[in-house]
Amino acid sequence: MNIAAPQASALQDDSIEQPLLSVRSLTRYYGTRIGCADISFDIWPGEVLAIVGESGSGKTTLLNCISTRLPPTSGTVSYSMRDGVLHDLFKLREADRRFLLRTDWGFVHQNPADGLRMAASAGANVGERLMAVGDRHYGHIRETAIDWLDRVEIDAGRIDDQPRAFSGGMRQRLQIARNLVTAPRLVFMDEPTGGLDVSVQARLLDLLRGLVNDLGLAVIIVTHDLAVARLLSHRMIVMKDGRVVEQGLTDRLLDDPQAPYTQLLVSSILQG
Ligand SMILES: Nc1ncnc2c1ncn2[C@@H]1O[C@H](COP(=O)(O)OP(=O)(O)OP(=O)(O)O)[C@@H](O)[C@H]1O
Repeated sequence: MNIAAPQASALQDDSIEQPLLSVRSLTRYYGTRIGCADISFDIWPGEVLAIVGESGSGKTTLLNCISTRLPPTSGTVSYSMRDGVLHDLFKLREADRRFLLRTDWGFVHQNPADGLRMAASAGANVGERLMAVGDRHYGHIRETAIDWLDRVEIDAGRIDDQPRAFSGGMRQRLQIARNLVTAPRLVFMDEPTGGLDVSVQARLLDLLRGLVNDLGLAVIIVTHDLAVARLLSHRMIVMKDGRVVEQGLTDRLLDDPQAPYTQLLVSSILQG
C-alpha cells in the first residue's frame, strides 16, 4: 500500500462554509443489539470519506441511516439542500426526499443487481435517471448514455443489451454510470468492489478514482478493505462493535494509527 491517499482540495477552500452532510450522535438499535452508536461526523463537498471496520462493526447500518433507508433510534442527519440550508433528513417532506434520492444522491450497491433494472437495456438503465430529472429529448438521452457507457469503458455497441448479459465488472461499471449521469452531489457506496475478482477490482478502483476526481464528487464509501480506503478516500472512520474507534485523514490514520484496534487492522494488512 504505497499509494498516497488523494488530497482533499475542497477542504482547503475557504468559500465552503458548511458541510454537505452533518451527522450527530447517530444511534441505531435492533431490539437491544447495537447496530451503530453515538456516531458524529461531517462531510464536505468534494470529500471522500471511507467507513471501515470488520464484518458486523455497523458500517452498513450507519450507511443506511445516513441515506435515510433506515430510521435511526436517535441522533440527527442534516443535509445541505440546494437552497444552501442544512435540513434534518428525517423531517423532510416526502417530495424533497424523493428529489434527493433521484437526483442529488447516488447509491452504488455491492451487488449491481440491487441498483440496476436487470430486464432493461444498458442504455435505458442510464437514460431513465436522466428522464427522472426532466430530460425528455430522446436523442440527447441516448447520446448522453453512449457517452457514459464510454466513460465507464463499456462498448457503445452493447447499449441495447440487458445487464444480465454483462459480466460482474461490467454490471458494476453500468451501475456507476447510472448513478453518476445526473451529476449527484453525494454518492453512497457499499463495498463497490466486493465480490469481484482482484484484477477486475483494480480496474474498477482505478476508474472510480478517476471519476470521483474529475467530477469532484462527495462520496461516503463503506469498505472492509483498507487498500480501497487508501486509494479513494481523504478521510476515514474506523468502526468496531457499532462505535467509532478512530477517525482522521486517511494517510495519517494508516501511517500512524493511534487506536489499538486500528493498529491491528493496519498490521494485519501489511502482513497479509
Ligand atoms: N436487520 C437486523 N436485525 C438485527 N440485527 C441486525 C440487523 N442488521 C444488522 N444487525 C446487527 O447490527 C450489527 C452491525 O451490523 P452491520 O450489518 O451494520 O455491520 P457491517 O459492518 O456492515 O457488517 P458487514 O461488513 O458484514 O456487512 C451486527 O451486530 C448485526 O448483527
